[in-house]
Amino acid sequence: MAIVLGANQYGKAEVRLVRVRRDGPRHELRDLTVSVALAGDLAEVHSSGDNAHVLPTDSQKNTVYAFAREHGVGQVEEFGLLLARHFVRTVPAITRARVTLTEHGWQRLGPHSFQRDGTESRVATVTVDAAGGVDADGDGTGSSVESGLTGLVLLNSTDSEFRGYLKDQYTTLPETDDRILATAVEAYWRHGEVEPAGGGKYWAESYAGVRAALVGAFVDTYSRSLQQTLYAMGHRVLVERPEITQVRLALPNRHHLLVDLSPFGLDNPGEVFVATDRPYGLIEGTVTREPDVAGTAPDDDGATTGGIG
Ligand SMILES: O=c1[nH]c(=O)c2[nH]c(=O)[nH]c2[nH]1
Repeated sequence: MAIVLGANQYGKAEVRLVRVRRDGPRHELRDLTVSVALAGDLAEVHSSGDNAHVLPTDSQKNTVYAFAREHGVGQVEEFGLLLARHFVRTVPAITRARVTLTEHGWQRLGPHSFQRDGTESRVATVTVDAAGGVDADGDGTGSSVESGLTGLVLLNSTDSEFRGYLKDQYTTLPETDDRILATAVEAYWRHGEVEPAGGGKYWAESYAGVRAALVGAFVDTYSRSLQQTLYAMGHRVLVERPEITQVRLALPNRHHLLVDLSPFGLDNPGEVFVATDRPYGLIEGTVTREPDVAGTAPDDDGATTGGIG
């Protein structure tokens, strides 16, 4: 019985493309995951290993980025047609190209600030310790409420730099005075009281207020590092929300790397990025109120940096 190769295709899957249009101070952001699958006369590469008909998947990926710069992204259907037609027209062995595109939605927060759609969760951890009493009025020692949120994905398409850092013999990272800053905020904060006046209204208003402070500080801060942005976010919460005693933040640095398009004769003035998911920098810190020292006035607002925990 003869053994034959059946249906086959190949291509680069999940090319993470972020395209920023910077025509003026108001940036436009597009975020796509693009997969390419090519099929045609590909018997030889499978049977003998002859690669003559194979356009490398790496070239396919480069085409996605170069086309994003040259033609813009347009509607996903348009960008898909542009790419698929290109591969069928220019690669002799290829008779079918399938391009699958997923667009990730972002809401505008400001001229160059955005929030990713539909990834956010509100969380709470409540601890009641018998030593403090378990009844409504027993909110003494041992009981605590920690409110929080996860998956709040924020992005500034400018007003972020990273330079002046320590360099050793293993440092290759180029300094930048204009980069994308993006993170998925994980934040947890503690309340001064477990049984606040207002009940449900208190929890709802406090949550909305803390969230607004976190987002506002991210949007407003000209960032020299994600560490600086983290502190600004925690600091804003403690300044604006007197009911909160401490904020713990974990901010993954969702790196967006500028694609080098010079091999294709294209410039890239901060417009076409590859969004990488790992590895990533993880910046963590707690911002807390300094314990009051009897007889001394609090400083500007009582906020200071705390330990990681
Ligand atoms: O904001 C940043 N903080 C870092 O500590 C760091 N390290 C790095 O490689 N990139 C960045 N960005």
